[in-house]
Amino acid sequence: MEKILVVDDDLGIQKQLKWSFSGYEVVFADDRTTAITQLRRHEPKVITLDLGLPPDPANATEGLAALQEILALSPNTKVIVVTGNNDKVNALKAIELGAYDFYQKPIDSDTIQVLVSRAAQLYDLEKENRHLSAVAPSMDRIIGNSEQILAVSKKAERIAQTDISTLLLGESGTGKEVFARSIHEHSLRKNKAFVAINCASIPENLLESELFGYEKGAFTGANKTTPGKIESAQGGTLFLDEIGDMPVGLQAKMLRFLQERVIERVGGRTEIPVDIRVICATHRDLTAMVAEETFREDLYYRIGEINIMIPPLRDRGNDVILLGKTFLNQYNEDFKTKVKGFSDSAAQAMLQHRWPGNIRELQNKLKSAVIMAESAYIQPDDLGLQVNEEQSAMRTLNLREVREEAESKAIRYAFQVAERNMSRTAELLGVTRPTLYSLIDKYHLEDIKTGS
Ligand SMILES: Nc1ncnc2c1ncn2[C@@H]1O[C@H](COP(=O)(O)OP(=O)(O)OP(=O)(O)O)[C@@H](O)[C@H]1O
Repeated sequence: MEKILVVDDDLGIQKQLKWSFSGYEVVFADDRTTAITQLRRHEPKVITLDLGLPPDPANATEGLAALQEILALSPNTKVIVVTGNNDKVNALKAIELGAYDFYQKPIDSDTIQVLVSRAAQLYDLEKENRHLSAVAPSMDRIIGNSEQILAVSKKAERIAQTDISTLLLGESGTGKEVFARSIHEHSLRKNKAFVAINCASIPENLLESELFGYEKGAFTGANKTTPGKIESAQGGTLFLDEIGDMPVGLQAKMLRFLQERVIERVGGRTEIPVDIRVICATHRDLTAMVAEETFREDLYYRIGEINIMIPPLRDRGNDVILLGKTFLNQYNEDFKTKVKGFSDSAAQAMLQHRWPGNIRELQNKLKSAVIMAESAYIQPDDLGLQVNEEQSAMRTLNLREVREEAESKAIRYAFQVAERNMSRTAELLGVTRPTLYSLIDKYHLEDIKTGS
């Protein structure tokens, strides 16, 4: 249950507020020192603070001092100050000091309930935003905090500063283009163009002129000289998506461009020097294609001086929930809907699903779920998914393994829901913090241990 701290020395008001906030766990403090102790112990989202506190209940000095101390310790807490009737001056002073809102006595239960629930919602929203922007702060487009995604982000970040030609591998929809853009944005070429071309979506006979450009009169319909995508990426980055679909005939011309860093337009005779970083991507198995001779071996080595394997979504643990929440917020805005989140069983189903279409599939399922959802929380049905209670048990050998797997999963899930707050994770799981820490050790949950 969410906690609220009521700081007031009037027992009558304490009772009234406890009754008003029946949906919350209400903790009390009757002076500044106790307020700070309670704040440290319970970390409430919202505090109601009477400005008239002992030893000087007739003035607001002690209350304002308490407000400052609270905000210095916990700047994100929403503090609603409660002032005497007509004490607007101190109410405004409190707002200036950072209070979320003020409320004048006598207290009306309905109004203060609305104030508190709005403050709690705002707290949650702000927390989510902070969390999202804290995740992978360097490769900021890439949402995810699983060990797997952090490892590839780190690799991508390291190579971003170099001009090494990079091959991004991974299933469809895993975010290869997102990675390519991130690498560009973290490179010295970031102020120049990022030009993407999908080799699979352009008919073979057009791909050459699309890439290399053409001279006037090179073929019927070539009415004026037109530079290609390569030239338009001059100084910047060229992203060749689905490079595995490049026709063999064109591969030789690509190789020359990559080796000599010059191009010739179709129908042209002049060599045009180009200074470009090249990033390629494919979901195909290029080594197998090399063996079958449908992809040139020399080109394979030229485009992949370094290979980065983007992991499929099913191997990214709780990232699916994190990504899901991000897209949910975005779709709520796009479709003017008010879906609040995922039911426990929907989250469970998302963690179990194999996601063959990866993040693109997640986006599609969520889009329709947001539109179709009948309750505030998305259910497995809305996503077209089912929870398989036996799934984890079936995959394991014995009871001990089942228990360990279930416990590790529950810990990771609670950690995600608790937004990486250990006290809250322990609270959600109904164990003490020391027990939680020993479980984390026992199951080697290194990512949680390091807070990533
Ligand atoms: N880590 C991520 N964080 C946020 N959004 C992501 C992430 N990865 C992918 N996306 C989003 O998922 C969708 C698919 O990503 P993208 O097009 O980069 O995949 P891809 O691997 O290049 O797919 P394909 O191989 O089919 O071209 C895009 O809308 C992208 O914005």
